[in-house]
Amino acid sequence: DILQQIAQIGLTNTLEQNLRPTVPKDNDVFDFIVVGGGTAGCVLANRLSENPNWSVALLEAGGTENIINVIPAMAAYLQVTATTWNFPAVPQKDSCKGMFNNVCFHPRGRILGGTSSINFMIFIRGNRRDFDSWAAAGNTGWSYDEVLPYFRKMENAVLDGLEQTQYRNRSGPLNVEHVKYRTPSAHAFVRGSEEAGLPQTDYNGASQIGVAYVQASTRQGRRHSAYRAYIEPIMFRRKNLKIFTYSRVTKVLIDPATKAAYGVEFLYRKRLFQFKARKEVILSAGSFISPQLLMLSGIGPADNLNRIGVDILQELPVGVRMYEHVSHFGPTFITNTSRQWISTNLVATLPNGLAFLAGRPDTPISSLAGVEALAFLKAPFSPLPPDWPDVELIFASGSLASDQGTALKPGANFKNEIYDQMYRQLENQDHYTILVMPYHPKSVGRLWLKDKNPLARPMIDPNYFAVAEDVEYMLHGIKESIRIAQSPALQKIGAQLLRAPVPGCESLEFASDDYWRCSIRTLTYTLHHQVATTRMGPATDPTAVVSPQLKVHGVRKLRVVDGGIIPSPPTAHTNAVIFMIAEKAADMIRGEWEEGK
Ligand SMILES: Cc1cc2nc3c(=O)[nH]c(=O)nc-3n(C[C@H](O)[C@H](O)[C@H](O)COP(=O)(O)OP(=O)(O)OC[C@H]3O[C@@H](n4cnc5c(N)ncnc54)[C@H](O)[C@@H]3O)c2cc1C
Repeated sequence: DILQQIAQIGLTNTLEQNLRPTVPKDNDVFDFIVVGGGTAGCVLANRLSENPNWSVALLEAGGTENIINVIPAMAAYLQVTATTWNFPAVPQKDSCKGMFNNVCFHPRGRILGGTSSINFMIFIRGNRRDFDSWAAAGNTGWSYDEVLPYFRKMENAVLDGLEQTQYRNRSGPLNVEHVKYRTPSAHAFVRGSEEAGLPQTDYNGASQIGVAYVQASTRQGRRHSAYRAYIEPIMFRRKNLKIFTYSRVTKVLIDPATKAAYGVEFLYRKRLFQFKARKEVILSAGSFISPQLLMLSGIGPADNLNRIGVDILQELPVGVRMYEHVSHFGPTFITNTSRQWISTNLVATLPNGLAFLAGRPDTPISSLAGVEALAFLKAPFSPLPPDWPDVELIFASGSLASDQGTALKPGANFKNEIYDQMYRQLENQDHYTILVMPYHPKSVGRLWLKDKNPLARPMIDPNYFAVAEDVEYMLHGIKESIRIAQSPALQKIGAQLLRAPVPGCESLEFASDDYWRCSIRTLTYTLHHQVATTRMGPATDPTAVVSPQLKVHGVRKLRVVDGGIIPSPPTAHTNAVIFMIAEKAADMIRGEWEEGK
């Protein structure tokens, strides 16, 4: 049994589970029950248990991190381990054509730290206008000026002087730093973007438009997840915080007469337990499983609940809307540098390993799996104001060939012919890839349940490019990355577009607009920022599931605090935004209960 456990959950977790497990007691009572120890759940567990008079239970379906989680260069491998949930989406008609069965994979962290323990650690907050538009839609309290204090509260920014502004902070739990190791092509990309007209910027400061070296949620070159930042420092210090790993919540218990949540049901070591909550149940199981738990508990759209045979307690549009930042994996450019890109063969050397273990933050092992710089662009045809970027370019010093097809390729479900015909030839060739990510897609996906088995995966239809305009923003980003590649700085390293036609697009003139449109629908690469499945909005908003206080409409003592509440895709990757949401939620909850409302 122990050998089997080691194989499945690793040595740290096996020891933890056998030597000092926190075994649940059936019908135990807590003030707050937080479901899901991910980005948001870790923040909430920490902040709520700061009040010594409150008892807090944090229930997490996975275990704790081990060494692989802290190594930034290994990020791509974390999508294919037991610490990850894999949610296959339904086959797509007009996208994901480069994936087996047209299915794009949707991984999530299944571990204390959640997706912050497996993500790419890119730290980006979003644009002032994102939050001002949330507030303008009736979400009182969520304007930029009102959320900025929480962005500041969460971070300890160590950014070569950039942090000395009113936007940044040096005393929060989560470390934010520049990556100390940079390839020559990353320097050339930043210089080349400047030559192409983009100013250097702190994209988490006053203005986003421009180019910048990536800011990372790492500390001294190691991943700094929500677990490391918010839980590890207090884990065994606060008697009022109990953390239950390998505990999978299956349902929220709600009194049908009062519509008040009073606990949860969960599985631990194949046995069903119940915990009761005196004050609140808070769902932080992420934008796929929080909606699933709501629906299993009778809160959701009538058509779906009727179909799966769950009694309706509160009809709400759970899962009816889902937005995502999907990107195009490319274009890829070959350079004339030699052995200076992020490839596992070059990174995983004994000297690098020893230096990393000795605490050095400046080896390629601390690279965010090749992500080194970001550029923020305006599309000329965009109706949005000039200071609100439309497209992000993500500079990565590598491609699917970085790990010889062993991690990114299976992680995203790419077909063999994509790898064989485009990337295999690059295994010993320096190159870089620009991932192009439009910020404000109009296509709307959906999440639903096909049955009421709590252990089944929810169904996900991302519905990418249902609105064809989304493709045009991507096309603009692709053309801009080709223009930037013509800059003197990138020409100095011989940047040249990889001329390997995308399988399925060979009949189109290479690099014509239609060729790229075909490529966009083939190399469809999700960046895993699914939002709005439990959308925030006032009671008058028919698309809203939770209120601006993140309380489930029509239900008492139940909140959702995670990425699912984000009403529309931010001008950011989602992790930092979710840290902020949880910090603000903790303050709202404390404000309400400490004032005895
Ligand atoms: C591969 C990948 C790369 C990414 N890269 C970046 C990046 O570089 N920068 C960035 O900003 N964002 C990135 N993101 C997105 C970002 O990390 C997530 O949006 C964010 O971490 C989600 O936070 P959350 O709190 O909503 O959910 P999660 O962090 O996913 O937390 C949910 C938690 O709930 C647990 N859980 C689920 N169901 C149950 C249940 N029934 N019972 C108990 N526990 C349960 C899960 O195991 C998990 O720990 C990436 C995402 C992925 C998948």
